[in-house]
Amino acid sequence: MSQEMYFSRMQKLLKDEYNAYIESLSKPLYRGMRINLKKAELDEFDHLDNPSRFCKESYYVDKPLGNHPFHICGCFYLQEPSASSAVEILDVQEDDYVLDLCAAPGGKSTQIASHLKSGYLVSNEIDAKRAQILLSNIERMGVKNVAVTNTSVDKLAKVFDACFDKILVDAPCSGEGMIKKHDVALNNWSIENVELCATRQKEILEHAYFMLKPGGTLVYSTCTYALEEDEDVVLDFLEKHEDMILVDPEVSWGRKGFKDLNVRRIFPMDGGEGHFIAKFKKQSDVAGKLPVLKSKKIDNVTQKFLKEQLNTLPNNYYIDKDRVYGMDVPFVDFKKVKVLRQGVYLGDVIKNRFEPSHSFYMVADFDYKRKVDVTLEEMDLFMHGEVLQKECEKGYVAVCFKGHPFGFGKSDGKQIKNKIPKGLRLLPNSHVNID
Ligand SMILES: C[S@@+](CC[C@H](N)C(=O)[O-])C[C@H]1O[C@@H](n2cnc3c(N)ncnc32)[C@H](O)[C@@H]1O
Repeated sequence: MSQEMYFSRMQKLLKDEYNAYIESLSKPLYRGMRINLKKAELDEFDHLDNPSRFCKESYYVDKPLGNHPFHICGCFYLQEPSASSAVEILDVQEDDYVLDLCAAPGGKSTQIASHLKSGYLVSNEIDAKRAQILLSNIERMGVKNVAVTNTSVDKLAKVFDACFDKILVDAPCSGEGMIKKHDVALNNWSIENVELCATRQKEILEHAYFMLKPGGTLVYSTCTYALEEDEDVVLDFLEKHEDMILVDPEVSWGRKGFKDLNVRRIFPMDGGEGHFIAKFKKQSDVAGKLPVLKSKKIDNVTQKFLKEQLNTLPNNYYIDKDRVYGMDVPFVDFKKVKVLRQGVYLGDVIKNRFEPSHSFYMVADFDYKRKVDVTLEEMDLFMHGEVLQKECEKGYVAVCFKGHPFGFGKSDGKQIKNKIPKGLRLLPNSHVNID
């Protein structure tokens, strides 16, 4: 009954194009990858010949690439091409302070981070399990100036009053664009759920509004086609806030929205599984102030280690018991908000020595002094936890494939002891695969 209702709504929405939509459901899924420009250059991927129209570093791919060495190194993220459209429209500048409110598993957050230099990202996810996945993707992609939080949007809004330049609300939705990928999306479809999602989306947007700076940009996106969750949410938001204006997304792909709104829609007929994107600007003039913490002083042991390992050290530190975190911008005071990680977890001071973490060796813009390059076969061995028989300078060393670190080890000069965390190693029957 619900399924019938879904299809009859789509027919009403798409009219002449309904048959094309139905045909698209039996075609293969659009798969994609987005290159992490912080870690890799476009020309390192010369075998990619099918660029997506939604963002210049996004490509269509036709096979699973999770065990590709560059994926393990964090040089690309597997992302359905149309999912890269929202951040393209957000138009992140390198010094922006950005809040991604519904961030797991991290496709859009890692895309935002790839545009930042002196800026900062708060990447939030309400669901605890999903927040851990988000954190591991943030670390693999090597994001430095970031906080990963695990809380509800109302709790964030209690701390941050009008202080973000850009906010992304990639809202939880009824997922009509996921119907082809997951049967469950169609089986679970109901009008009640569409309405429930719309109510939740409006609530999230209210909190986002509060946290946005004057002059700031808010992008609202979903992967559903329902008017109730897309255009209607936009109209409701504009009605509630006279100081918010809808701005031109300034892109040529996809299509305009319904109800004469200058938003962007992508249907499968437009080259992606489906997205809806609206861009707003805030015109009021009362700015808030981001609460920041004073940088902590690191001890001599940490200082010595960091100087031995890096050409440029982070500017700011935060210390929690023996654990040391670093980043270039000041640490933010999250008060009672649950923070999974802020800055890079550099390592721990243990009995007067510094024990680095895996994430220390994954940072996109750390310039490591001690690196060793390994072959594909050696990478496979190392990813299975093996010791590498390889000569290199004694001490901790970043282990790299084609110059890109994917972990670290401790060398005695002749062999490199494996320091890849057990949870990140490959299972015995899974292998690094370049094809
Ligand atoms: C569409 S997904 C986000 C995808 C993500 N932006 C990406 O690009 O990888 C929506 C997320 O919102 C989260 N969510 C669910 N309910 C929420 C709520 N009430 N407030 C905020 N986020 C919520 C979900 O757990 C989910 O991870």
